[in-house]
Amino acid sequence: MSTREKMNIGELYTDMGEGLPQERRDGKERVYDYNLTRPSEEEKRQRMLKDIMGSLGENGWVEPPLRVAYGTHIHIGNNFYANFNLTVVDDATVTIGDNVMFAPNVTLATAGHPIDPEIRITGEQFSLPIVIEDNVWLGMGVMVNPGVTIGRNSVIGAGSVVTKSIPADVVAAGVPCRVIRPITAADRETFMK
Ligand SMILES: CC(=O)SCCNC(=O)CCNC(=O)[C@H](O)C(C)(C)COP(=O)(O)OP(=O)(O)OC[C@H]1O[C@@H](n2cnc3c(N)ncnc32)[C@H](O)[C@@H]1OP(=O)(O)O
Repeated sequence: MSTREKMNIGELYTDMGEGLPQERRDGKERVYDYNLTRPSEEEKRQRMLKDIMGSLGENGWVEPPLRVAYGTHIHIGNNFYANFNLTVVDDATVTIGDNVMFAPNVTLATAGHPIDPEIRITGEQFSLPIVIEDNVWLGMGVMVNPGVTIGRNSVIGAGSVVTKSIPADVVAAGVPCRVIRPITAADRETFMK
């Protein structure tokens, strides 16, 4: 099995072969340039973002600064907005749907290191994909662990550490993140009186 295959299924691997160091360096070079753009260079940033991400739909907007491990392993749908300081450790694939919104200081990390110290010091790591489904909003400072899926329409409260997958259509928050309540018609009525 190739390292690239192992990177998406939680098997141990080292990331020093198969062109991975160069891919990481290229990604970081692109992000370095992105983060040096002036606020007024909106169109330039749109073009640069398409080069940074593995794929990006229409109307993607990411406030600098942005940090990525590769960038190329991130796939984003239409109408994506991320506020300042988005960090994505995209060793495994990160898939973000349509109409997703991130507040400042969101971190998505697909990579982990073994708990056992003897295995950990060998430098081997594991990674699992992260999926953020359509219409999700992550509040400020949310951290998403490897292997997590956040279901369609759900809202994750500020400061949450999401260690397990969250279903669709709920508000969830806390450390560790737990479902607080479903999203209901009452949430619409609050603003549609
Ligand atoms: C692009 C951008 O997004 S920029 C804007 C950045 N803004 C943010 O990040 C704001 C994020 N908003 C939140 O975290 C909000 O608290 C929301 C959306 C989760 C609130 O949802 P609501 O359903 O209105 O929750 P409400 O305020 O009624 O609280 C319900 C319960 O959850 C708790 N709760 C709410 N938010 C959190 C949180 N982030 N962490 C832990 N507990 C929380 C409340 O304390 C309350 O508990 P209680 O019933 O024991 O009193």
